[in-house]
Amino acid sequence: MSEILQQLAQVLEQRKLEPTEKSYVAGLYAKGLDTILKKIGEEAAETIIAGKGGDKQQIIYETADLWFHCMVLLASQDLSPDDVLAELQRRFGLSGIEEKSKRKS
Ligand SMILES: N=c1c2ncn([C@@H]3O[C@H](COP(=O)(O)OP(=O)(O)OP(=O)(O)O)[C@@H](O)[C@H]3O)c2ncn1[C@@H]1O[C@H](COP(=O)(O)O)[C@@H](O)[C@H]1O
Repeated sequence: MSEILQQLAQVLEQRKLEPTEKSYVAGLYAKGLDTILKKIGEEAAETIIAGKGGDKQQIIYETADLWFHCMVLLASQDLSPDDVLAELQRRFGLSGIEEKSKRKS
């Protein structure tokens, strides 16, 4: 896993064990799943808007917000980015069209 994903995942786990008042992540955990999911919805919408706008820096910024909040969701469900990376690895080389036809048969 990329080093920053690993480091961030460790901090997200740490915030579950030792929540601090000044932690944004601990605040999200405390507010609960619906708040985390709402943030993902907002960040996804902002990523769409950035994509339409075509400003590369804005696309990077909003995608980072989206990935970050998805990582908070994973951590809240005791999942790790490794779980998602393993799924991408499993799919690697399998065409989306082929995969869909297997699901339907
Ligand atoms: N990568 C991030 C990160 N990306 C985005 N954000 C926060 O996510 C929020 C994004 O919300 P918005 O863009 O909607 O901005 P906003 O309107 O200010 O937010 P809200 O009031 O709606 O929540 C902002 O408060 C950002 O600061 C992040 N907060 C934390 N991290 C990482 O998580 C670590 C732990 O953070 P704390 O738990 O706060 O110490 C940090 O060291 C960072 O590595």
